[in-house]
Amino acid sequence: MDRNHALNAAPASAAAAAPAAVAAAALQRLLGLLGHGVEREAVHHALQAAGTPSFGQGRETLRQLDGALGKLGLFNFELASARGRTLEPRHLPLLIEHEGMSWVLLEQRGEHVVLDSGVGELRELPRAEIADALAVWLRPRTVAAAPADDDAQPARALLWNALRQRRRLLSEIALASLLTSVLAVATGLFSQQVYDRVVPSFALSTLWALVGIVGVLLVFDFALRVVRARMLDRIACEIDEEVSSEVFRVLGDVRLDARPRAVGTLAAQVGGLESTRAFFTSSVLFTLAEIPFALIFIVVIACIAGPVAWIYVAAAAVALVVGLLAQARVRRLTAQQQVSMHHRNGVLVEAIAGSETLKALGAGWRFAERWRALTHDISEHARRQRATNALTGSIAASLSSTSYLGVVVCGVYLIQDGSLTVGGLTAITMLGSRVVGPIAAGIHLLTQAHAATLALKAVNAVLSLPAERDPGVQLLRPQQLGAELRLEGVRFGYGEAPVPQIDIDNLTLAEGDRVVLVGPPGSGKSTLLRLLAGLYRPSAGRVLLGGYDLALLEPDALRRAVALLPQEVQMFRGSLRENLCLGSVVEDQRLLDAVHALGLDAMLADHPRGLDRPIAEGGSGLSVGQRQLCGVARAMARRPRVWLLDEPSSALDPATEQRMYQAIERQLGERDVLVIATHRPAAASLCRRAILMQRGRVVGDGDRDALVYRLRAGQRPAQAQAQAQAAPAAADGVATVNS
Ligand SMILES: Nc1ncnc2c1ncn2[C@@H]1O[C@H](COP(=O)(O)OP(=O)(O)OP(=O)(O)O)[C@@H](O)[C@H]1O
Repeated sequence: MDRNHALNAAPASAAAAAPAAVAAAALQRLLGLLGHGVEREAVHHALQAAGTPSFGQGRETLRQLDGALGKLGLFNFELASARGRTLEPRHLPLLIEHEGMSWVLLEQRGEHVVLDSGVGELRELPRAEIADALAVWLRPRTVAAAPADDDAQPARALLWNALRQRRRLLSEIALASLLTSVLAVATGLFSQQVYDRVVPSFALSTLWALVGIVGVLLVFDFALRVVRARMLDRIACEIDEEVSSEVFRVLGDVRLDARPRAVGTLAAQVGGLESTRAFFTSSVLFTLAEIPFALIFIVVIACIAGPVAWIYVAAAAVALVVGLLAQARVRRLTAQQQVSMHHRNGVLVEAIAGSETLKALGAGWRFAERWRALTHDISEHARRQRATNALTGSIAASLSSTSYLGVVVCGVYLIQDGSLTVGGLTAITMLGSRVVGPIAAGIHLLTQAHAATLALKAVNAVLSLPAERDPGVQLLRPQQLGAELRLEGVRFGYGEAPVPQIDIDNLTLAEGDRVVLVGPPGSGKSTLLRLLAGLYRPSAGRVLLGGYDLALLEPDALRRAVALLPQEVQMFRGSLRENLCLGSVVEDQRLLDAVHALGLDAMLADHPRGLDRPIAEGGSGLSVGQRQLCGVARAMARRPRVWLLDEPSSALDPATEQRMYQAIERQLGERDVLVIATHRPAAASLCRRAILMQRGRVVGDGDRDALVYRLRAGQRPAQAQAQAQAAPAAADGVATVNS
């Protein structure tokens, strides 16, 4: 049997299956080969949601696949496409189109290639057959260590990179701007010729010839301006899309513990990128190209009218000095204004988010007062800026008119001397009008550039926050990840906190552990859960999951294994279904099972659209208890190995709470780990072990009944701990405790 036949004799025929299923099979196979084991069903759903790759156009196919990977939570891939003929072995394995279907190109054997359908069908084909096929390969996104300068200015690097990539187009635009200035010289010379040659002899044919030439130049000038505006517009849109999605990605990657607490201020800082981008791609910027022309015009004027040019030199010098003085003032004002604007945005966000509390306490006036003060500050700075700008503008306009006056007067004397013609005088006044203007505009532009740079600095500050992935580190994605959690010498403190909020030398949560975490408010329960979920990184020590340091695990692998239900469940604008799936593709059945098990379906039956009922921004429209259940449903649908629940039932009635814990218990695998931070007795039915926290330390760890109920009886933690460990039932709970 020849090899080709043997390969083709595989059981299933890919061509017979539906394209979506085949694409899912191929993509799943490829992801498996790249070390990302994902369920076929999940890949199928992700492709359905993002669009099955049509392989029509490279860009569209990349977009679809990128969307699908995003839905699978795989953000650390970059995609690239090419035609089959240009493929190199380093690109393999990859996805390729063949007979209208998706295949994995496994390897190259001489002039042949081996394709895998992902459902067991292998084909060996001559390379020529895939020469025109579209291929897509996935490169792991390694976060390269940026050079020191770029590292300090990531936003600037981002913007410059985007501009650099389009430098050809931008230099063409600059050239177009130069040409429009050259055309201005031509119109100046036209008037000189008309006054000197046409008017004295009424040489109308010369006039029309000149009009013809200038007419063509004007049409050319118009076309240049239109094309310039369009090109700039295109660049602005492209950069906007590219830079803002990158900023959003980087922002999403910022470590939670490193994120500033002032959300509104943060949002305003990021928004600054928009104004920076707008400045760097605005047509005003190209007036800079006119500045050198101010000097060229002076030279042309000197050629036509000799010493008259000194008037413009003087005017340009005065405009320069006045502009620079004004600029220093405006810069100061802009910096102060920007700080106030960021704070005002913070006040706005805080006031809207906390409007219920503010209303209930009648404390709205406090925010209104802060808002008013900041608004006054901003408008005062803006007023002073406007006044300064208006003054420099008026000085520039006066300089222009004064120099015009001076030139006309001097011109008359020069005409009397016979060293200048009337036409020459007209030409130099026309050219002269373009000397002072560009210099004043250029200086104004410097002020705007300063504002843009300030905004960029603010974005830099945000983008420089530490990310989940350390630059240059290749994170791990183990095929098998155990559920055991271990803390070794862990210290963690928020921001500038003088003492660590978590201080645990040694704590192990073995596979199969069911733990209730108790302790007074502020004892560090929620912080510990966030550390266990890898959302916070300890300042010292390590947190290990299945033996792997969380800091070295790929975030998506970690999120798949560990589910954290925070105290406050956040819902987002979209449908209920989208909110329940959030961040991952979940089969409908799984979702329905979770919703049913929690009794959410009965609770939400009042809406005709069921799971597709719309959820408003911030989740308004659902009660706190319903949100809590949605949070639990999210976790259940994801089927994690480690469940970290922070007060999951604080807003539930006893019956619903009981039902929720039973649903969780049914779903928990034997070796899964469950940690519930709660004081509610119902949680105890699930847990055999209790951990007691105080001031960020574990002060008790052992059998649930022995520990918790002794504490209830009023014993001190140390005493309760000692007795709990002595209790026979403690054998159930692994007790590895620090002091
Ligand atoms: N974002 C934060 N920034 C600064 N300090 C914080 C932050 N969150 C919590 N803390 C502090 O960390 C300590 C532990 O807080 P944590 O929320 O972990 O306690 P907790 O035991 O979960 O409390 P509770 O039972 O009230 O939920 C507290 O002293 C708290 O003031």
